[in-house]
Amino acid sequence: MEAAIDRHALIVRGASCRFGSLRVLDGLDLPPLRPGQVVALLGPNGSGKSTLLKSLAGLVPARFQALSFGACDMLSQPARQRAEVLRYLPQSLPEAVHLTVTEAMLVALNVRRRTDREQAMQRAVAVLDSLGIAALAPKYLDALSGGQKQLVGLAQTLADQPGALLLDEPLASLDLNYQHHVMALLGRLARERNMLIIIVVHDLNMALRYADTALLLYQGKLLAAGPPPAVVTPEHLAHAFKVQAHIQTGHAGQSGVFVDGLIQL
Ligand SMILES: Nc1ncnc2c1ncn2[C@@H]1O[C@H](COP(=O)(O)OP(=O)(O)OP(=O)(O)O)[C@@H](O)[C@H]1O
Repeated sequence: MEAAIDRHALIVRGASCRFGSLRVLDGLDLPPLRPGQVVALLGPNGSGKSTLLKSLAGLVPARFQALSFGACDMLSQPARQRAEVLRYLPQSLPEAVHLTVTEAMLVALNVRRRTDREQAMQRAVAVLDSLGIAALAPKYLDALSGGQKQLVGLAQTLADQPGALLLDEPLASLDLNYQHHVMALLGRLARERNMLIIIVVHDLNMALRYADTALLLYQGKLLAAGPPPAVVTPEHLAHAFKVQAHIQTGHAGQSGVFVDGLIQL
């Protein structure tokens, strides 16, 4: 009997990617990832997180046994279409050009006709507002701080309706308030738009608090996957990050990772 196929999820099987003699992803299988959730992609430096996201979007030469999203076989899609459905936001944003934030949003929304402009403006304002950066609209990109640029990059990615968002460390330059704001917003967007959001985060506490599912990569393979508390465990942290750690749950029910010591390499 044929195994049941999950027609709504992102299916990734046998992902492999190498750069020269370096095998970065080695036949990686992921569990089916359903839309409507935030998936935290975790792992030590160099474990292949960015390469996995870029591979999904077709931005690096990678091979898959299967890559589909819902009923759509992504491997048979033209590159541009695949990158639009599986939308990657890079870790380092391109150098800011001399455009205002509003202009940059209209570029992202691909506004070509004057008649589309009004609607696009409303959408741009709504997205900037949801990220709490409406005041940046008239400012020039090349005059923004690193964190502000990161938020504008995120706003551009959120402006239209990709099937899945692949966000590479979008919290890296953000202050504490914005880190929590963005994670809460991503959770809401995932549910409201029934979108799959995969996000690389180094802060395991963010994953514990906001993600629905966690994936832990180690040396190009999947070490653990599931609900964050089942993935962020002392055993997995020792194996992947070489730290002795314990997980503590506070009065409000929030769990946090406490590192007690380093394991000698
Ligand atoms: N274009 C490239 N050419 C050669 N090697 C690469 C390239 N991109 C990535 N690598 C190598 O692949 C490995 C995985 O890199 P990747 O950026 O996917 O890791 P990561 O888990 O995202 O790391 P980090 O947490 O440090 O951002 C690293 O050893 C890196 O040096």
